[in-house]
Amino acid sequence: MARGEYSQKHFVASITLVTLLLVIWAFRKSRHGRTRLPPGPCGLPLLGYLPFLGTNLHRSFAELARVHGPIFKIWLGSKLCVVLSSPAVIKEVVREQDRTFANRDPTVAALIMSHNASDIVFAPDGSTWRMLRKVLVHEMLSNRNLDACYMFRRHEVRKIVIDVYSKVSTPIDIGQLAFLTVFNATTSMLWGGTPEGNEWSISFGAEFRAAVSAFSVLMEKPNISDFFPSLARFDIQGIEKETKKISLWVEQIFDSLLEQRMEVNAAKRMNATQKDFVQSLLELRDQQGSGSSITLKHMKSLLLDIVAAGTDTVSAMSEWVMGELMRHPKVMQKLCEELTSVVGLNDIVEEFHIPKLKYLEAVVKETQRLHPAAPFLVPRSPSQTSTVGGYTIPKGTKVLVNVWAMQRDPQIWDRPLDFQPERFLSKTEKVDYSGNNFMYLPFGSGRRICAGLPLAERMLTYVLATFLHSFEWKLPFGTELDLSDKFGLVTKKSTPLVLVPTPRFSNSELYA
Ligand code: HEM
Repeated sequence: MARGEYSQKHFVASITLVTLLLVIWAFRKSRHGRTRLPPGPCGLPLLGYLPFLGTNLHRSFAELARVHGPIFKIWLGSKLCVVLSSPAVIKEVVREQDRTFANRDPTVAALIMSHNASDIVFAPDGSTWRMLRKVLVHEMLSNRNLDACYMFRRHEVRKIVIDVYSKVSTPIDIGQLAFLTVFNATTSMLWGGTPEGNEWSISFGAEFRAAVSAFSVLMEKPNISDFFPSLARFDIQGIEKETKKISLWVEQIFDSLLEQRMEVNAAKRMNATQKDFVQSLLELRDQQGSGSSITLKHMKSLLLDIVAAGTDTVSAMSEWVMGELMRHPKVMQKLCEELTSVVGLNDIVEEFHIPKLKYLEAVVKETQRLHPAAPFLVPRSPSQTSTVGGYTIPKGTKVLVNVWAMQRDPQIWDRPLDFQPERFLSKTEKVDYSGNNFMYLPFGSGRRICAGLPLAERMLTYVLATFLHSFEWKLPFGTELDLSDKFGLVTKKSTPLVLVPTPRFSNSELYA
């Protein structure tokens, strides 16, 4: 193509783009001109507040709330977002108008990975979401089922203890260790009952882990298509294309898993005492017969939800707890004393010990207050225009609940930046994860509250109790503790926590 012709085309394309953006802006202004939207910071025409955002959104939005109040609006491109950060306005959304605000606002990448929102996390409030949530909460994560698959979790956690024992006195990256433990325990519960042996499971697990990591990276990338939905068809950064590739990869992995398991079932080679989640799902589908509402596509979405929503969150929280314990040696000492008294130094931690570990429970709660894994929960979106705190929230707005800011608010919490697990041991005021106390919502609230809560609680405390009871952990000589964070779908430490373990048990058989 001649150079002049190229420049002309380039010029026409640029003019078209700018005109399109101006039309969107004018339309947006006229549409919202007469409604009483919440106050908020001024941005630039078209781009809104995007150029001023920075990277640590939970902190920037806490600052903006100090200026504009507990409910403020912010334009990110052509997307209207409303940020909530006080118990009163949050209660209006997640309790009083829970039904209206029960939809999500998935990004382009989330829509692709969730097969157009046919999973639990992103499906709109409706029959598919209800059916999937019921299967997960009442079938797969029922107390009975979680007890039944404890052996899968235990097996993986013990393997990690043995591995750490082989590395005593050397520095270990706690985030990686926790991720591997939680990932292996989770996938083992999902399909660990495979009779095809460990090797198949290991190579399958490694491939799946790579796919899930690639998926997390894409989910966290800011995407122009999300800020300017009218430009989504151009997929300017190629995120849509890339996500489709990963989605296909995950799909193929799951297809091979399910096909293999169906073959095993047809040949009746499955060991009934080792029923994993895949087996439970296939049996459920068979029981429902030809009119079954749960399809293979639903099963794949469910499996991906469990891994994607459950591994990064639990492992990031484990790392935060270990970090806070390093900063607070007295808390660490008290916790070790509790473990010694409840479990004993001649025994290993089992899940049945967990309900007795009250101080550990308080330490975990206090850590989730200061470092909630999902600082904005999972954004919600109203299915119709509504009013919150006296302001109009138009249908389709992205609603972010800044629990990070609320859980550190000095007007709500006494000495909020101090790490005081004791505040969760009060006999008079019990603060739990149920989402009924609107000043403390690390797992969300209302109908969209975390569907994996029972598993999250069990795994987090079991993994931490095991790490802390089996080893004494110290910072490597000469290093400093850094507890700064990095915003993301799951907010993690900005630098890895590296610690050196030494055995706590004198009986080496407890590490076998
Ligand atoms: C420490 C660990 C975890 C934390 C802090 C956490 C936190 C959350 C939060 C804040 C939400 C959004 C709630 C809302 O919008 O109100 C959520 C949703 C969800 N979580 Fe978790 N989660 C954890 C572990 C898990 C695990 C282990 C699973 C899997 C079994 C899981 C599955 C889900 C699902 C499926 C949803 C979507 C629920 C819905 O939209 O109906 N989570 N989680």
